[in-house]
Amino acid sequence: MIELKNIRKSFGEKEILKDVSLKMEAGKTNLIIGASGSGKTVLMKCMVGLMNVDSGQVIYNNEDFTAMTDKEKKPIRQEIGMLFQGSALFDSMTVEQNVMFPLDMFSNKSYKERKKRVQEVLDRVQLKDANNKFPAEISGGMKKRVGIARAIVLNPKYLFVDEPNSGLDPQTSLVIDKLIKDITVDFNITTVVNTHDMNTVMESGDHIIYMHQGKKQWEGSNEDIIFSEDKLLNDFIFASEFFQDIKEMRKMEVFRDKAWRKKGGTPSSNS
Ligand SMILES: Nc1ncnc2c1ncn2[C@@H]1O[C@H](COP(=O)(O)OP(=O)(O)OP(=O)(O)O)[C@@H](O)[C@H]1O
Repeated sequence: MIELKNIRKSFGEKEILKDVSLKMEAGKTNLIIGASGSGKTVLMKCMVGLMNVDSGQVIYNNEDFTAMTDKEKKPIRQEIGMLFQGSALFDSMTVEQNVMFPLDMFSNKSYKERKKRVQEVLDRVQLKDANNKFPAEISGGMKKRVGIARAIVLNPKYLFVDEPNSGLDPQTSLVIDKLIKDITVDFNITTVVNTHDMNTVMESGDHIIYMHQGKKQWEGSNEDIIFSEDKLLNDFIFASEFFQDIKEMRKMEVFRDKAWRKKGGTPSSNS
């Protein structure tokens, strides 16, 4: 679990994070959403230690990360997997070499063991026949898979993903969202995703944090979001008529599912 307590961060006179407190649980896909400039990336960078907070605590499994020295932070850093925008693969390395890189850096495994582990994660992200290809030779969706494979190769407890769907078509975005969600559940990872994608919010958001001007404005699940009365959140998510319609449809689905459950039925099989 990751817990943030009263996080504040300013750049000069400008306060970017204003007393943010929240909890993110293992096995859940935790989404951070909000308008451009609301502080999502700064929040994520403070969580992984790429930026220092001015005050407050970032706590990993009851250990105060913010109070640690760089040396003390190292074991937690090794439990963190990250996937940044654009996948950030090394262009001069093959897919296999890219995925093996964290193992080369941080593990004492033999070459044979490292190769076996690389194959395991490439299989997990369903990337076939791509081991010897270079990033320039594969599609955007495949690059994301490589990035995910590399992020999980050290068996992380925590996974941070910044805008997983940037540059992907809607169909590939859904596949990548599902992959991130499945991996989160399968390996009981605490996953934090920064996203603008409303499909991701509706499909993958076990726990959604809505940031507004540096504050945590709202949090809840993708089911809660459709019943929320928070005006700022509603204006942000359901601004268009299209999303208003989706909200009403989702509400009806939830009511129908609840009615089925009451009767002892299985909602999905009756839809
Ligand atoms: N290193 C920095 N120095 C000064 N200001 C910064 C720095 N990093 C971020 N900011 C400012 O902090 C604010 C929040 O930025 P942040 O990148 O967290 O927004 P965001 O919600 O992630 O936006 P987007 O969705 O566009 O990525 C912005 O006003 C930005 O200019």
